[in-house]
Amino acid sequence: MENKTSDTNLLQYQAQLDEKVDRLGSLLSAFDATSLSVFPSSPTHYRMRAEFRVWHDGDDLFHIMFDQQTKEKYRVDTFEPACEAINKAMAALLDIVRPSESLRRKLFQIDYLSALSGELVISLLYHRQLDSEWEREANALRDTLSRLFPAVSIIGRARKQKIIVGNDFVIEKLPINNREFVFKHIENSFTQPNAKVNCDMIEWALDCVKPLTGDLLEMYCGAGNFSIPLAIHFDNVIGTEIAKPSVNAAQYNIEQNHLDNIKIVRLAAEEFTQAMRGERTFSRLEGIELSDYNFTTVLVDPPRAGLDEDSLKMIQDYDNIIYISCNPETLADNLQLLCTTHTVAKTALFDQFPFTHHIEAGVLLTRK
Ligand SMILES: C[S@@+](CC[C@H](N)C(=O)[O-])C[C@H]1O[C@@H](n2cnc3c(N)ncnc32)[C@H](O)[C@@H]1O
Repeated sequence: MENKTSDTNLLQYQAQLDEKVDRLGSLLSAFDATSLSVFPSSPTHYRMRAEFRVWHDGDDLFHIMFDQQTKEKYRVDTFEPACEAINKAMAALLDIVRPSESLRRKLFQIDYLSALSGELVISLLYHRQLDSEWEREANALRDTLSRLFPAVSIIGRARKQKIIVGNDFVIEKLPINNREFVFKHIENSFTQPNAKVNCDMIEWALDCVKPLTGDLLEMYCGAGNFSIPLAIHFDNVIGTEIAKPSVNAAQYNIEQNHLDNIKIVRLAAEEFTQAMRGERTFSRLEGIELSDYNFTTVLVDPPRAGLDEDSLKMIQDYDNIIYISCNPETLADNLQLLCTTHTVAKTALFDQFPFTHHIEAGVLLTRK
């Protein structure tokens, strides 16, 4: 692996970031947004997850990827965007898998999930059912790799089969404004891929809420990535999220961070909006009296499609809206309506996805 980032690489990175700043700046200028805060990424070793296909050549095998333009496969021995732990694991893993018929046979994909803590989960995906021989070999693989990493787990996946050797999660420790927050990140669930830029996003959101009081509602909260650090600032927090594993991880994260003012509810945004409007009741909201809350602020971090129409109208009821977006087009679409009642107070570009055209944006809106 190259340790030094080449000057060309840095220049390419900066040119692409400049283009993103221009693109987002001009999208947001339609909403009277003034200065855009920009949070660059490190140009190397920024990703905490990486997925590779596997190429077999006789008894040998390699990680491969596909060129997006030509669709041609190419061999990948090290992967500069991935964190150091993943790079270290790539070579070590194949050295053990290569001579093991059981680990190697019909292996078609390898997924890595890591954390700033150096913990690692490696998922091995197969086109065949896994047996006790595989499990024995996977345990031996884990033992060997455990000498290299603070914690390592192996997951075997095949049709209707998932064998966990160790855990199906890593424990992440994020430094946020000089305090460490602990997060369980589950394999195959959503987590922000770029840990350092994620810390910038959370600190930016904390800066937005500095002058605010009352209670916070977070929709699309995942494992509590924003709700947990932001709970320090608010009286009470309610987070809503659709995916069960993320909700379970969020409950664990609340406990581990010793917080007692957050409740996480497994509801789709659309369902929560119906509950807020008194149109439907949900047993999953039992024990939570929504009308007792003094919600002054809402944070939304929706998938690429943005907010549904009803949720969008519902969040207009709050004085302060923090909108985190991974798709500037749907963000701009949603801002059309939000800006009829709110003013854009702050905007930010977080370079979660260097060397791609993807933009992660943050907008703080305050009531007119
Ligand atoms: C972009 S992620 C953000 C998660 C979290 N804020 C974070 O930073 O890790 C979007 C989240 O929305 C959840 N989600 C997707 N559709 C949803 C819906 N209709 N209602 C509620 N949550 C949804 C996904 O499971 C995912 O966790």
